[in-house]
Amino acid sequence: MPVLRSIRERFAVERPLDGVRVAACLHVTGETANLVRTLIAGGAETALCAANPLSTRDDVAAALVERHGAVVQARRGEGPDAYADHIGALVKSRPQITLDDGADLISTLHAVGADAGMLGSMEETTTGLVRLRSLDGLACPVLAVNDARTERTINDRFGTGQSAFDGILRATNLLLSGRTVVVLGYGWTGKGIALRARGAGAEVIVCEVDPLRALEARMEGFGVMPALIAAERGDVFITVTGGRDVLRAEHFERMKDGAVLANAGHFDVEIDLAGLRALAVEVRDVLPLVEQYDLGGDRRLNLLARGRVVNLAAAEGHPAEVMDVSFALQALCVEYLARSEGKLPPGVQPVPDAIDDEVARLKLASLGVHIDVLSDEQRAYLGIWAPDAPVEG
Ligand SMILES: NC(=O)c1ccc[n+]([C@@H]2O[C@H](COP(=O)([O-])OP(=O)(O)OC[C@H]3O[C@@H](n4cnc5c(N)ncnc54)[C@H](O)[C@@H]3O)[C@@H](O)[C@H]2O)c1
Repeated sequence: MPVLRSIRERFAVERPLDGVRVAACLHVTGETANLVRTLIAGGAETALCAANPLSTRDDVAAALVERHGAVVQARRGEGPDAYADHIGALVKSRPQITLDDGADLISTLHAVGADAGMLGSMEETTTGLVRLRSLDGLACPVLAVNDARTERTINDRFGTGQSAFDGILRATNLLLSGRTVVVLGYGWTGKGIALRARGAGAEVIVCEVDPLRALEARMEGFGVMPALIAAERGDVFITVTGGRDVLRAEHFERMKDGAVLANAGHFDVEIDLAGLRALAVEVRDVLPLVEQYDLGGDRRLNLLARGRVVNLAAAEGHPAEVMDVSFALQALCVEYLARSEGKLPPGVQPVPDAIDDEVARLKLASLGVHIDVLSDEQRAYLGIWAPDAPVEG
């Protein structure tokens, strides 16, 4: 994770987080450990609990405590009571800055009025931001890291674009070339999936409800049509809308024998599982992550990972390089909140462009890629304000 490492090296010298209490409710994995080490290098007192008990790596948790001095409240497979206790322990540590994956920590702080006086918080999921935007009277700023440009580009488009196929191919060992892949939802994530499918030699069909996104897909050269028509043509269907029942009985009834159904959206509601079960005369496991629904009349549909998010349920989620960029963004956001001295307004707000730009610059440097810079004349011509640029009379 070279981008995060470069930030850690700077933090160790500048110590921008000296004495700041930071609490994080994230996946307790090796990648998160690198983020925690970076915050500690910057001088933060850091406590961590697990946003998902199934992703917790106990060896990583132990190493963070023993070698790096973090407080870690997490155990793989812990139940809801232990989770509540662990969140409670982080709340008691009176954090000044929090990081969340699903908004549980900041929501609990808000419920007891402890968000007042905090320097701020950060949320890395769409679902968490939906929760926070509907909270009344949030008393501290919350940076929407989920919506940052670097996150959308690297995590959603390139990370999920690749890892969704990693899950599909591990589960099925299909040859994509020559097949028809139907992508339902052409948002940040769907765009990456469509791009990768085309790169693998598949014919790609996009189904959308947003006219501009549908137009964008058409102008990219993808087939665009209603899901009812695509249902008859597709070999592989991938839902990635954030909505529910995107594929349902009327679609299953039209699909070809052998069609594969996968979901890359957050929740396992995008494929109507109850509707699929109701149509089936028999359901059998044909591979460890493939359930075959026999609809009778020589038609069988193959559901991957029980409709759960396929890149996590059938593969290992994003590559570490993707998390490197995501956590670099979060480390710089913690620094921004620490340096803000509590002067930011409360409520959900975007990550400043300067942070996105800095993360992109560091990632380019880690790749050994150099780019041009505007001359003073070009900058003045374009009217971009910069502190050091000469002001034209
Ligand atoms: N698997 C992962 O690693 C991963 C990563 C990022 C996001 N996600 C999840 O993927 C989902 C989509 O995220 P996004 O950031 O791309 O969202 P987005 O809002 O950018 O895009 C979703 C698109 O789906 C379209 N849509 C909604 N309902 C539809 C329907 N019934 N039929 C066809 N199109 C429909 C919307 O018009 C929109 O263009 C969310 O659940 C998100 O949490 C998963």
